[in-house]
Amino acid sequence: MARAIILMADSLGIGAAPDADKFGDFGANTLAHLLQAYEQDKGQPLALANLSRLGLIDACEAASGASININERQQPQAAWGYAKELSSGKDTPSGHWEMAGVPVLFDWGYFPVEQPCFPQAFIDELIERTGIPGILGNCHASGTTIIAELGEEHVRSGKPICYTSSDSVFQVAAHEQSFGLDKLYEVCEVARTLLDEHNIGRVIARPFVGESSDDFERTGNRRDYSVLPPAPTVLDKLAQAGGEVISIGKIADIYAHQGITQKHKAPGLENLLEKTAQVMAEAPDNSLIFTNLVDFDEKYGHRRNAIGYAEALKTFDDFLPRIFAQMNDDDLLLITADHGCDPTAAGSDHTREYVPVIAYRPGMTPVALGERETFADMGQTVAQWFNLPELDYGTGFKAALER
Ligand SMILES: O=P(O)(O)O[C@H]1O[C@H](CO)[C@@H](O)[C@H]1O
Ligand SMILES: [Mn+2]
Ligand SMILES: [Mn+2]
Repeated sequence: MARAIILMADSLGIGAAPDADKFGDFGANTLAHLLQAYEQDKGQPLALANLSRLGLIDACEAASGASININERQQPQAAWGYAKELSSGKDTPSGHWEMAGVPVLFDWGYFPVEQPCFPQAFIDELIERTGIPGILGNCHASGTTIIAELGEEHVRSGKPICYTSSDSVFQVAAHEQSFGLDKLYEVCEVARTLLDEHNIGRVIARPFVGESSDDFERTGNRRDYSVLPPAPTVLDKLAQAGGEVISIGKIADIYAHQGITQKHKAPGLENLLEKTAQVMAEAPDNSLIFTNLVDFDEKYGHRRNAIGYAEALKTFDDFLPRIFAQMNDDDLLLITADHGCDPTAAGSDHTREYVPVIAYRPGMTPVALGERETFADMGQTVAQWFNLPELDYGTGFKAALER
């Protein structure tokens, strides 16, 4: 009997996808560029012994043609490759759902890059149904910047800060105490129902605390309201077959709570990894343990903080032996990403990139998986791992993982 562990390194792209120029992301490479920035800043390359042993650096070089300099580089001892995205967007739900066997082939609704960016009729209805005195923002923005700019006015006026990005998203930032967390969630729930007809993928509650624009800080009470995946994912299939699907971090929210049998939350990268190791110590056979490591994206990618991203990657690398130590003989570890978010690119949005396809089981023979046509190859492999019926998308590579 078997288990699978997926570590979704949110935004860890490894090179511009063939269609990156359509997204304005020509030349993007989250991993290569953050490593270059680190080396320039510190005068020596980052050491990534465990991730290189898993083939991450070889995968990035193969995907992008870049030549990467790290310390403590090891020969790959896992299966490593890189995958293109079939889905039309470069957003979090598309990446996660495609990885789980359900690419998003339709176009999401997006808000235009103009101010105001939200349809007036939608805002009028939101105000009427929730009793809020109006909204602030109404534009494309980076979440931390707009809180610094409008947070004090929000606290004075009681008007929530509403903004979007190049993702299909309606985000609402409000102060946890002055506005109240429950009221924020209520506003988001109403917005969710109103935005279905606009085909918006996610509404996100962005609570923050603090006294003034100098110290406003977002809290871990973020909540994502996603539309349902367009078809059952491998999570649903495993849960229906009686397996455990254990969400750690944002996973349950991203899959709109579909196909999840247990949920754990933990604040920050180290706690999420710690929780993953703890759950691995106890999870029964036929469990999928699925962790989203959001800090890479939220704290460093979108904030264009390449050095912070590199240091977080080092934290991840240092933790990996704890994950290996909890693996049973028939466990499969997958490490991948949902899109890129190159911290050296202009703006603050995601970047259209190849994602790493890393698969490891104890005692395996190292193997190059090459270029994969879709993230769904991983979902298909998970289906094979648990002897589930074949998914509609993806080419499984379980056969390549024999010992
Ligand atoms: O700038 P913040 O608020 O972190 O927002 C980012 O987070 C959203 C969801 O991942 C993305 O759409 C992007 O806009
Ligand atoms: Mn993401
Ligand atoms: Mn993001």
